[in-house]
Amino acid sequence: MVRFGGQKVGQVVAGIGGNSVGQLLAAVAVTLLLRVFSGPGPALLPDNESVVSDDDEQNDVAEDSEAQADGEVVPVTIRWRNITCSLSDKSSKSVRFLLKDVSGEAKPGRLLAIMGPSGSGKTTLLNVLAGQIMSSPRLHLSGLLEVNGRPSSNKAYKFAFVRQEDLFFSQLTVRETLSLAAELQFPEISSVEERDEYVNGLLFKLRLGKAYLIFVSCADSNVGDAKVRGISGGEKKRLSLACELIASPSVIFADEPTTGLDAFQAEKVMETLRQLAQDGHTVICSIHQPRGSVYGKFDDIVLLTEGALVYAGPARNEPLAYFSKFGLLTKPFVCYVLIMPSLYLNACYGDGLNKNNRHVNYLLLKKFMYRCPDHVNPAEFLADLISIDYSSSESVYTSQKRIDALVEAFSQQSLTILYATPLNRREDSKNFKKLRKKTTVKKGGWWRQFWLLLRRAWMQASRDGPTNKVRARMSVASAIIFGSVFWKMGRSQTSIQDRMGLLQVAAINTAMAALTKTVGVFPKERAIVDRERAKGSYGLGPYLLSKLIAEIPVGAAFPLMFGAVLYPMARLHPSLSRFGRFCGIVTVESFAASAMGLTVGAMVPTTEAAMAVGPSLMTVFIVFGGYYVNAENTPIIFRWIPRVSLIRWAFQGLFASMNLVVFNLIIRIHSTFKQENRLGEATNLSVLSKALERLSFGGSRIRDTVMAQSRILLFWYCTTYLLLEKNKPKYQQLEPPPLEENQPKLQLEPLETDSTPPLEQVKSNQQLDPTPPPPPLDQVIPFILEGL
Ligand SMILES: Nc1ncnc2c1ncn2[C@@H]1O[C@H](COP(=O)(O)OP(=O)(O)OP(=O)(O)O)[C@@H](O)[C@H]1O
Repeated sequence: MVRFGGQKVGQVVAGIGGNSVGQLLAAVAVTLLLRVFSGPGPALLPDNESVVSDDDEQNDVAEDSEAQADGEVVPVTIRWRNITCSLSDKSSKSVRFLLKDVSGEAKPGRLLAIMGPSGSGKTTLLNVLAGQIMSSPRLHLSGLLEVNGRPSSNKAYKFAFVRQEDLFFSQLTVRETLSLAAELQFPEISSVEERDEYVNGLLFKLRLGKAYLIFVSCADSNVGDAKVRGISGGEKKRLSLACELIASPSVIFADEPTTGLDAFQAEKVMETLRQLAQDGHTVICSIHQPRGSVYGKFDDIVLLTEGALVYAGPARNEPLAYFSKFGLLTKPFVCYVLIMPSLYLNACYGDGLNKNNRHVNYLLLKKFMYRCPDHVNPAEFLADLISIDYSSSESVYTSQKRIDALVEAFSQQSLTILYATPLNRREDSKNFKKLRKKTTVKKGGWWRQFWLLLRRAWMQASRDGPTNKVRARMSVASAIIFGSVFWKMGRSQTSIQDRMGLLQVAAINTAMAALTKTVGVFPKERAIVDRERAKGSYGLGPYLLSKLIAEIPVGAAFPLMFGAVLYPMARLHPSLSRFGRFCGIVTVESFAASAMGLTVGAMVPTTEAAMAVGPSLMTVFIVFGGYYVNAENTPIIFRWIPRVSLIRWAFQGLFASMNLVVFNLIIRIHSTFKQENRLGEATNLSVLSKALERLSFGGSRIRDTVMAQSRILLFWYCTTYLLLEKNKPKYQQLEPPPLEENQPKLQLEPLETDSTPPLEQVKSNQQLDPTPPPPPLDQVIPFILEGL
């Protein structure tokens, strides 16, 4: 009993009320007061939250922590209604619809395939569902998305998105790639044993580990790239899946996972996806034209043509049965005069029919009945049925009519008749609560991220043999070429120009080599980093710092090689300290040029664009590099450029390191002239010194150069940081459809309130009977096909 000022509430109420009616009123008042102070009860909660009691909540928390521990997947049902995606063209003032009023659903434990001809909108729909449509002012996106029965977005659940292009750090092995991804995304994995066990489990699950193939295992092979062959395309795709599975996503989106793979690899990948669906994930993939055995793995399909829905529902025989209803009933003459004899022949002679007859048979069945003949891949049949035939103007007209009619026919249907196994509201409500807890991303600390990324950057930089070999060869080759041109320079007056030319060439060559290497590699790496950052694996700060530090030893090796070959060949000052300064200056310059390359790579979208922009920008710094123009003679607006030109600072530093030699030279020339009494006709020491001053290098120190190059390096790194932050992918938001469209044309079945079997039971049912119960086809309304 609640205590109230030392007395029991009942006694207080009795005291206040006096008689029984008064007591009753007082009791009601106290109850209301208690309710107000103790927060909203079930009646005050929103409708859809009221169904789960406190006990359930406690059970949920307990279940949830267990689920977290064993990596269990929270079941997610996604429903989408009236998804419309349009692209406006300002110049022609036209609007093109990429998706038109598309509705459907994807369920846990089932593999949904989005199929359709090329350009039908498969990838667009997949991106919309995953919330991955790139933001554009020309694009308009509307529709409703429900997650476990509640309006929501993709942020409500954990999802994996496997893109068409598999991007990895090429020098890491499969195991290292997974291991690092696990450490970055799973900070709670502390011990090496725990991590290895987790990674081995994933390798086994995705058929990448030894446990699956005893003799052939790719777990310890390098991922590879275009330069050095690594694992196969199918293995790369499965590695992408494995990396995405680390976060225990509820939903897996895969964009054309079989593209570019041979039939065997494609089947293996699809088998993996089916297995993941059977493990409780909701799997949605877009696929172009699967082979028959792959088609047999789908549980549900969505057929799209020109952005519109032609069919959405269970896969396998259901779509074939659905389409066979059309055509047959509309043309009795065609049916009885043309089709039936053909079918009769087929039935009587079956395998005995020759190839031509079978082809005629196929055409008849396909054209007039929309019935998939025996021994024909259903996926091919469906693709033909919903594709426009461009072979002649007549066939374009006919096929367009057929498609329009099929689209119209499906829009008249209710998805209720096509979808099976609904989840109930109670289950959904529970799962929604679990999701809210599971979607919080845990990131490791700054230093942890830094060390992991440093390890990865070091492995990538140090193991990239082919790139490093090419860079080494180029450094030595260019040093030999310049060394031959400036071979053993003399100490005459004319050699001053040669020496200055050599120093300028050394500065330009070093900067260009570092810049082109970086702009050639960074845009691709940036795509990987963008993807990983989108998952919340790490921050930009640790990434950029780890990259800078990891690349110091490898990056320093090439300017050192260049200097080591060029210096003696050109017979620069034969002293170890001067040689050290020469190498130090070109090395620091090379780091600054790499940093500039990062900025260019972060600024433009592709490697090709970076290759065009980088050298052009460097040319400006070369022009203001201290040798070609004197900044004082240029328009005032350009006078700041030499101060930020890394070429100019390198040239100045190299000049300073050789300064004494040049001065010695000047003094010797001066004394020679003096001896020969030609001082008047030549020059004097102060004039020569002034000439040096005019190059702005008089009195310059190497320390100034190093400080300036460090500032330039820092500037480019900060700019890269800001650009990467600013250019990170932005996704288009789904807007609610206009009010009149809010009521979907395709009615999805309402969620049931009675109890339905839990996921385990659904899974076991699927294993026993992989085909869901067929929809009552007599409910499908036949239509007249005008196109025939
Ligand atoms: N951002 C965009 N700008 C212009 N057109 C676009 C854009 N996105 C998609 N489209 C167009 O929308 C249509 C559908 O594209 P989508 O990539 O979804 O087709 P798809 O069915 O996946 O094709 P495929 O099987 O060839 O990959 C195409 O005609 C495509 O050119």
